[in-house]
Amino acid sequence: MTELLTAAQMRAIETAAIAQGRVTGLALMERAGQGVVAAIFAQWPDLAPAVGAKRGPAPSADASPPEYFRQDDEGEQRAVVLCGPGNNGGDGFVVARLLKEAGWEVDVFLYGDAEKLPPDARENYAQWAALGEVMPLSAYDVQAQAYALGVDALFGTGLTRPLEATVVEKLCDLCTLDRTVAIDIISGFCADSGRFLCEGMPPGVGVSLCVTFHVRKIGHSLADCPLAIAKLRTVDIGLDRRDALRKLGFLSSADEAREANRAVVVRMSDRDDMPTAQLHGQRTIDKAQGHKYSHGHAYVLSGGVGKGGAARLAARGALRVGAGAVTVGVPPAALVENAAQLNAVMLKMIGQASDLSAVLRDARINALCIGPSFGTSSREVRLLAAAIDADRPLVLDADALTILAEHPDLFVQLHPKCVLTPHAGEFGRLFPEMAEKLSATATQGPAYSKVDATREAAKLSGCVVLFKGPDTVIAAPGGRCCINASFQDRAAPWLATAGSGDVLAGFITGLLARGYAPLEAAEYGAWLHTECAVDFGPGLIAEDLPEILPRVLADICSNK
Ligand SMILES: NC(=O)C1=CN([C@@H]2O[C@H](COP(=O)(O)OP(=O)(O)OC[C@H]3O[C@@H](n4cnc5c(N)ncnc54)[C@H](OP(=O)(O)O)[C@@H]3O)[C@@H](O)[C@H]2O)[C@@H](O)CC1
Ligand SMILES: Nc1ncnc2c1ncn2[C@@H]1O[C@H](COP(=O)(O)OP(=O)(O)O)[C@@H](O)[C@H]1O
Ligand SMILES: [K+]
Repeated sequence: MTELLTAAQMRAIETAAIAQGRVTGLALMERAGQGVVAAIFAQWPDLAPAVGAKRGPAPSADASPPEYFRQDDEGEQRAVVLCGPGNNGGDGFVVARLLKEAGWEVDVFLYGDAEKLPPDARENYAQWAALGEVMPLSAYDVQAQAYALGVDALFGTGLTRPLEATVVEKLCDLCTLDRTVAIDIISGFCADSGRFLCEGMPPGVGVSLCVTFHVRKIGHSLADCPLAIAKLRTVDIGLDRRDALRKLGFLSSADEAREANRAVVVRMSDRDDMPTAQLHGQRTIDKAQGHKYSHGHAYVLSGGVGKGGAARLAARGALRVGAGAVTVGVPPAALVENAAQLNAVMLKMIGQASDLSAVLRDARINALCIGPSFGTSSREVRLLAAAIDADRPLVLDADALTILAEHPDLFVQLHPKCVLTPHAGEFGRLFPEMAEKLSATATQGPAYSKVDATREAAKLSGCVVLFKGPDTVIAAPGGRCCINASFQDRAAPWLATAGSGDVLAGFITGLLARGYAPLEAAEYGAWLHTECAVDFGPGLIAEDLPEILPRVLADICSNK
């Protein structure tokens, strides 16, 4: 499990570690700088000092090697480091010094007044000043030198307001270099929301590498920020996660406090979270009986004539993810059309709400999916009401979300077994207040984030909300929250293809049928959905997602 932190949580952990006497702020800054330099050389081995040349100091997090070597005078490379007025700037001075000691030519520019730097940054400024010049940021000209490397140490987690236009201009100039490194986060982005403070991300902002400390911040996986980072690395600076969290009251042995911790810390879905044994088939509703219904029976309600494709995609997804049986419920006129296209998925005529209520007398039907191409007429409204009333695990997507937005009387009936899966448009219709806050210009840090919006939506609706996008956020009413991030190594922009959301709804429904709790089902479903897309690659269409799933499941199980 990867925990993501807000800037305030990170600051509190640092403060707790210093207060406990475990480390000094200066030592943390040194480790941070060392970690950045080590990450630079790991990313671009050709920039690492040549073996066989004179030895330089070892920029590693502990006192021992790996050692880096001075370059030959002829082979000197030049880096530029832009430092800001806070501790991020302090990290920049450490990086400048370590690069210089490793044989680089380094130009350092400072935004702000050196006298006003916080103490640790001031100390590292002084150490650098003994080695080289510090010029004002206004003097920085990207074309003045052939820089092999640019380092952004202007602002980190302490950003409170938008950058001045001249700073944005210098940052964009820096980003034109082939190799750019942001320390902790790209300057201008809010570490809690991933949003560029002010009018949005300027088109020229983007770095090759971002090196953050201890753990990722929430903003690294949300909104525009991850799009502007080609590679993200996290370096250990020796902070003890568990002790620090306990000190903060986020963690204790008491169940209650553990729950509170879960409600405070945002997680990022990763492979380690996946219950692979269960996904592979061992989790059943009733392990004593191995027949198909012990793996659950999911129902997907379909739209009318010519509108069944989306429901069929969802049904196929539910079946592939392991539901023992899946039935598509269709209005009478669409029976023949669907019969011609379904085999393993079963078919049932569901004309009116009373038909659904009758079907649901069968207690083995333990998960429902309503929404994909469902329709929004009065018949569908009544069917949706009957489904909510049945108090079964229920995925609500697409048209079902439109109905909910138009029928507050149904919205208030939502219960904790429901999972809502809106994309941004649907989210805006269902939760206009939160969507408005999210789209308002971010003028202050920490800015309102997709995590804030999804948590508020979950609390308001009283059920799990999965807010789709490359940064899918999943939240439960109590505050538990995780992000399924599809960026960098997991980028899959080809998931933006018609019907892929229907398959996701099907995956979640199938997992519900298999007995997973709503939050787990949404989290695992979203993670598997992205994995399928990453595995398949470009050219993917929605039909491919369920078909690639067995390979993905086999792969995760074999890698455990
Ligand atoms: N936490 C840890 O464990 C570790 C943290 N480390 C490093 O410290 C970094 C955080 O340092 P930080 O808190 O000093 O914040 P940072 O972003 O450098 O600047 C804040 C300053 O900028 C100012 N300011 C804000 N916005 C502004 C604007 N738009 N335009 C102009 N000014 C603006 C703000 O002033 P104010 O808002 O008070 O006016 C304040 O003076 C972190 O990212 C990491 O790199 C590591 O060393 C290792 C361990
Ligand atoms: N750029 C992207 N990168 C990764 N995943 C994406 C991207 N765009 C969309 N997705 C995912 O693709 C799916 C699209 O769902 P949705 O918008 O409901 O489409 P549809 O209604 O056509 O099925 C969602 O799971 C969403 O998270
Ligand atoms: K930075």
